[in-house]
Amino acid sequence: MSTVVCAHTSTLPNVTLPARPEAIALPPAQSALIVVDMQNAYATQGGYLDLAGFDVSATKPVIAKIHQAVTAARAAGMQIIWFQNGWDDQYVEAGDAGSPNFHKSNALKTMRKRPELQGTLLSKGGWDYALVDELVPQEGDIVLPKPRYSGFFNTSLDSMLRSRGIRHLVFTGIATNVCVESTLRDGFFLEYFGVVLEDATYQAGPAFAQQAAIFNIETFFGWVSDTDTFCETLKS
Ligand SMILES: C/C(=C/NC(N)=O)C(=O)O
Repeated sequence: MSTVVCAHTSTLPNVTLPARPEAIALPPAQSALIVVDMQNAYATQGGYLDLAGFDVSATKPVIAKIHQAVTAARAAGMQIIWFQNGWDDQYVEAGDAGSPNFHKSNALKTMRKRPELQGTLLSKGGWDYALVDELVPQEGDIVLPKPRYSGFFNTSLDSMLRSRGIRHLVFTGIATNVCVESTLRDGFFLEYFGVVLEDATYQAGPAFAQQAAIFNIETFFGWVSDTDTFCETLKS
């Protein structure tokens, strides 16, 4: 089995993560663990996705896997970055009818359908916007709000990464087929090496959405591994 060795890592200690379609170099000092949108909105019953009709009943094991990955990454000295998706409580940042986001965001659509929810979904400062109780950022972590699906759009992610010399991104979070895949794809175009920990992600929609996102990442945009392999690799 071949390994992808990146030109900029060839002089660094050799940390290689077993992955599909092949192993990939993962030097901890040049890598970040990205936790995408582990908010009540996406992972807790009564949150936005649940209210919009998506099944979030199987997210508890994903939360546990993310906790495990974060703990291992932190011990290895890897930068942890937490995203929170959402907008101001007046939804100015969400865009008005001139924005596709206004028309496609299921959170905004759900609130238009159910006016009693107005102001609650993905609104900064509210329960729905907050990270789940089990996942708590620590000192040294970076917490970034983001207003659209991609974590690179209208955020300081790229400059935060470049100023730290980070070129390798390990992705966890929800939803695999929306914000995880969008951010990993944008990273690909910006020359970042993206790996997703499959069992530390969950889809919005049917199981085939997860399978399709993983297929796209493995085949076209990056690499796929799992949490135990990631933790074992960092430990060794
Ligand atoms: C459907 C959806 C996904 N968000 C995400 N964090 O992947 C949304 O925000 O509406």
